[in-house]
Amino acid sequence: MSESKSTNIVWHQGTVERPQREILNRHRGFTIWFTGLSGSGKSTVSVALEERLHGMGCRTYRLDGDNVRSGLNRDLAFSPEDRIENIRRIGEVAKLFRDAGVINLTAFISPYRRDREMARALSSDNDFVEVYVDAPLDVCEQRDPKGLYKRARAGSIPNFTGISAPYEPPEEAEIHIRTGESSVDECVEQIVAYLLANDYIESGLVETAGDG
Ligand SMILES: Nc1ncnc2c1ncn2[C@@H]1O[C@H](COP(=O)(O)OS(=O)(=O)O)[C@@H](OP(=O)(O)O)[C@H]1O
Ligand SMILES: Nc1ncnc2c1ncn2[C@@H]1O[C@H](COP(=O)(O)OP(=O)(O)O)[C@@H](O)[C@H]1O
Repeated sequence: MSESKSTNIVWHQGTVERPQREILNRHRGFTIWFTGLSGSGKSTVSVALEERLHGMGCRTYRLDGDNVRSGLNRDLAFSPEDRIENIRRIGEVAKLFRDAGVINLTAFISPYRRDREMARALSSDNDFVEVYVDAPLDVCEQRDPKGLYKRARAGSIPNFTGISAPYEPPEEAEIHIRTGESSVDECVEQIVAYLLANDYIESGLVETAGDG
């Protein structure tokens, strides 16, 4: 599935490349990869984090499972093979956004460790930050923001993650947020603190924007 069918292709180099874009953007391009059960809070936290980063003067773009599956990945369902292909494509799209010098936030269940590692392997050492959005299944099920758990329990949604399909939690995610214990704001601040402490972003972009 992930094997290339294209042959005789030659990479065409541009004159404006990632370093030039990053200078213009005044920050690096990198990926913040959220993973977690349905209802764990991937979309909620990624939206709030994007707003926070945007307010700090960062160029951002959010890729969300439900949204991408209504367009680019509309041909994919939830079999293991389709989930693998889903994450493979998102890994490649995230790579394009890094090349564009943009901070991209991906919010996919991405249940398989191997697929997340594959997405990470497309990045250089430090431009992939995995965030484990951790909430116990019973908390997610109680939240059930879209009523999907109820339908999955009733048997009308097959292969539902956590119920009838597996989720493999990260073993070494850069960031571990517990949305059953911390508020959305606290989760966002935990991530921002990590990004600042590890030089992914710097404070003061907004204050200095337009200088020089
Ligand atoms: N069978 C099954 N299992 C899990 N989720 C399901 C399923 N069917 C539909 N949905 C809805 O699809 C969203 C998950 O899509 P993803 O692309 O993130 O899934 S995956 O990474 O390929 O596993 C998921 O969104 P989130 O609740 O935001 O995680 C659901 O809204
Ligand atoms: N600390 C928290 N972080 C994220 N979501 C939370 C938190 N506390 C409660 N919630 C609620 O949990 C639900 C998470 O849903 P959603 O963000 O769609 O999850 P996912 O994208 O992982 O499926 C929302 O209704 C949100 O308001």
